[in-house]
Amino acid sequence: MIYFDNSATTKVAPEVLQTYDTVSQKIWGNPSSLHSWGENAWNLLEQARQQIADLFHVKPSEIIFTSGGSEGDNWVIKGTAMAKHRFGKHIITTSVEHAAVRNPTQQLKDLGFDITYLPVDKEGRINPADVKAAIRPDTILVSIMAVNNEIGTIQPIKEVGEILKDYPNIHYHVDAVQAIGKGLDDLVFSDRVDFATFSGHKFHAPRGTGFVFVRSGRKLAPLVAGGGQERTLRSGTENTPGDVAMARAIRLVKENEAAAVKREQAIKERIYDHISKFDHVHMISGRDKGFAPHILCFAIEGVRGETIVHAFEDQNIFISTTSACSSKKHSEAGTLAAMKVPDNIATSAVRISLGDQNTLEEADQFNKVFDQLYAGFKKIIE
Ligand SMILES: Cc1ncc(COP(=O)(O)O)c(C=O)c1O
Repeated sequence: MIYFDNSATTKVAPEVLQTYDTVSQKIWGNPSSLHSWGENAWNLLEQARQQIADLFHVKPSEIIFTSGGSEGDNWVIKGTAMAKHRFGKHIITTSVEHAAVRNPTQQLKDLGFDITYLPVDKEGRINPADVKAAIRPDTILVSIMAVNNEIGTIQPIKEVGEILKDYPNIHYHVDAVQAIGKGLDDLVFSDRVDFATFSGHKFHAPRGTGFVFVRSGRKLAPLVAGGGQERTLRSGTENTPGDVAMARAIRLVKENEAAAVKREQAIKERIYDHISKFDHVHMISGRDKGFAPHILCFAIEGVRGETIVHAFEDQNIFISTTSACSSKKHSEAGTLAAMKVPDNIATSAVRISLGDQNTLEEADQFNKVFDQLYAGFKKIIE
């Protein structure tokens, strides 16, 4: 089996599962309990927070555990709206965000907020000058993803940060769900970024884990209010086994990051260079500069994306249409529509997404299967 759908989710790493299991069985107290059984769990949770903070060179108090990417994105967007609505109701985001950002902004729109969705160029990238032009006295938040989940475009996070230095009251949020372990920390944690969202299941940690980086001094209203856990910012009994396991997963990601980025880029190039030679193939992701190493989106004009996915599946190779979230609902691919990719190509688009367990041999195997399938598709197309 070749699993090329790592942007949808990843397999929990055995060491990470081991940690989860050990903590669940041995240190299962409630971290908020006053007794020593609770204190042990508290200490472990804080140790995990410290480890994560150290790996990203931030303060432990700036790491707030959540259940994943959707919660993190919703929290920063709605938490900013709740905390700052008296100062303004204008939010700037992009037309290529994941639904976890797009839909909360739509909900706020229904409540009377004004949302600017920035356009993108043909590589799916915003122009920082458009951010500057969109800023108004009532702007409270700018939310921009680091890496697009459908085609892998890296957004100009630092350049936008430079612009926002002149507007210190505006919250700056980065959806970094697809950026972890891809050599992009200097961008995600650049000095003007206030909030960054992460999701554990994208990097071999269990489902239902994640965290938000919240820069000291920045205020968000809690989305989940209750017993006051996570310094009142995110209530609910802490997921100690999940959070400790996630810290271990991050440690593994960081230990292997340089080699993984190199290998994923090499795999991507090998596939890109092979399939881009075919007449009906449209490459939608860029090959290297400005694109993440792990995502490759392409279309075979005249063949529906679903057909391509299932044809590969029959050969035991797992890829996806452009986003796992939209693929089952058959919704239009948001990013490709924003890039003005014609419909007949957008509906033929598929995504390969790599992880640190993929190999160059798998790329060769993919290319071989591609040749066979393309020969069959050609008969339908021509
Ligand atoms: C860019 C981006 N943001 C947010 C999410 C949502 O994350 P989660 O599945 O952890 O809710 C995803 C998931 O694919 C994503 O790719």
